[in-house]
Order: sequence, then structure tokens, then C-alpha cells
Amino acid sequence: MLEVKNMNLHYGASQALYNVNLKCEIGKVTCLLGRNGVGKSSTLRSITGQHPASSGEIIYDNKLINQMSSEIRAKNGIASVPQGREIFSQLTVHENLMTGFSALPRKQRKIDSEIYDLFPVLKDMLHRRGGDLSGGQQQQLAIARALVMKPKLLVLDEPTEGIQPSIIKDIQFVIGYLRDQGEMSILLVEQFFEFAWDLADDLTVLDRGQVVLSGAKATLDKEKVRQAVMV
Ligand SMILES: Nc1ncnc2c1ncn2[C@@H]1O[C@H](COP(=O)(O)OP(=O)(O)OP(=O)(O)O)[C@@H](O)[C@H]1O
Repeated sequence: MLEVKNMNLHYGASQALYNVNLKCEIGKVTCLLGRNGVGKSSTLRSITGQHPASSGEIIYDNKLINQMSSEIRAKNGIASVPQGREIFSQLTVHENLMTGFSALPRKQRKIDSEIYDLFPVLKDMLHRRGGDLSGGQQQQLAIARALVMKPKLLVLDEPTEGIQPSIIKDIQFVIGYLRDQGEMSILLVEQFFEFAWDLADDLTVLDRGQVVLSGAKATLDKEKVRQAVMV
């Protein structure tokens, strides 16, 4: 579904990623792990089209998408839950959800009831402003907004960051549920090791812009992976 091959990425003269390889398959959660500043968000940005790869191939749905704008990538089913959530604080919950419509053809612009089944709190707060929600509720809203786009590839950047444990559990359930539906690939960047390990089917660990460990969870040693990401 998504394959990144030998990707390099620069910010001006400074290189952030070196020959990164990554695969995300349908019906699986792929976790991208690593310490602060090793290039996890940069990898996601190159996949969503927010920052160009300098070289290498990003292949999605059998197409090379390196040159595709982020809007067209979204229309093709790549949805992102950004670090820090980026909720519109002045818009209501409902209006925030509707911003996901921009990636959909007119006929499909509808919020499936499944989204409210997954996040009942959002249904109760539809007319509240995004800025009035707690951090955990905003994170749920950010995930729901991405699901409104009916993604085929869901990219999440540190969804547990700053979130209380009960909501982390809810988010873990939702990601596991989405994976088990078998219709999308999920790429998860996470610092919370146990959360990532529990959800992962496949893992890739970055260090200083390079892949240092990668494979199916069943083939990897948990303690080795933990050591590689420990701060
Ligand atoms: N906009 C930018 N301009 C210049 N350098 C940047 C920019 N964004 C990131 N970098 C640098 O690129 C490297 C990788 O950063 P990136 O944010 O991808 O890491 P990360 O693993 O996601 O870190 P974190 O866990 O802290 O979010 C770091 O050295 C960072 O300083």
C-alpha cells in the first residue's frame, strides 16, 4: 500500500533522513519509533506531502507520489493526525469534523455514524468549540477528522502525547479496531513504547535519520527495540 524506498530528506543544507526504507501494509499497524529529533516527523511529512523528499521513491497505491501535492495525496486517501493535533479552536467540533470533507467528492461528504460510535464524547460536544475541549478530547477529534476523509492510509504523529491514561486506552482501542477492519494501513509514530509495541504489527526504528531496526514484531526482540528508543 505504501512503500518508501531509499529516501533522503533535507532542510536546506542539513540532511535529516538517510536512505530510509519503510513499508505499510493494509490491515496492519506499522510503528515508527526513535528518540527525539531522529526524523520520525520528517518521514511522515514526506509521506503526507508537507516536505519534499530530496531523493528516493514514495510509492502509494502502486503510484510514485513524490511530486503529488498534499491536497491530492489527501484526495487519494492519505489522512494525517498531526503532532499537536491542530484543532481549529474557534470552530465547533462539528465544523472541525467537516474540514475533513475537503478531501472528499461532494456525494461522499457525510460523517458516518461509526465515527460517533468510536468517539461518543464528540457527539455530546458537537456544538462546543474545539478550543473548549480537553487535550484528550482534541486528540480524539483530530483522529475523527482524519477518519471523516475515509482514508486508506492513516498517519498518526504521537497521538498519546500529553493525554490522560483513560483516553490513551480509548485511542488504543480505536486504532486496533481500525486495523482489524482490514481496510486501511496505519502508520503510527510514538514515543510511548508499550503503547506502540502493543499495537504494532511491524516496527521500524530510526536513529539519526537512518533505519537501525525494522521488521515484523514477531521477528524482533522487544528489549532490543526498547533499548534502541530509550531516552
Ligand atoms: N523545519 C525544519 N527546519 C530545519 N530543521 C528541521 C526542521 N524540522 C525538523 N528539523 C530537524 O530535522 C531533524 C529531524 O526532526 P524530526 O522533527 O523529524 O524528528 P522527530 O524524530 O520527529 O523528533 P520529535 O520526536 O522531537 O518530534 C532534527 O534534527 C530537527 O532539528
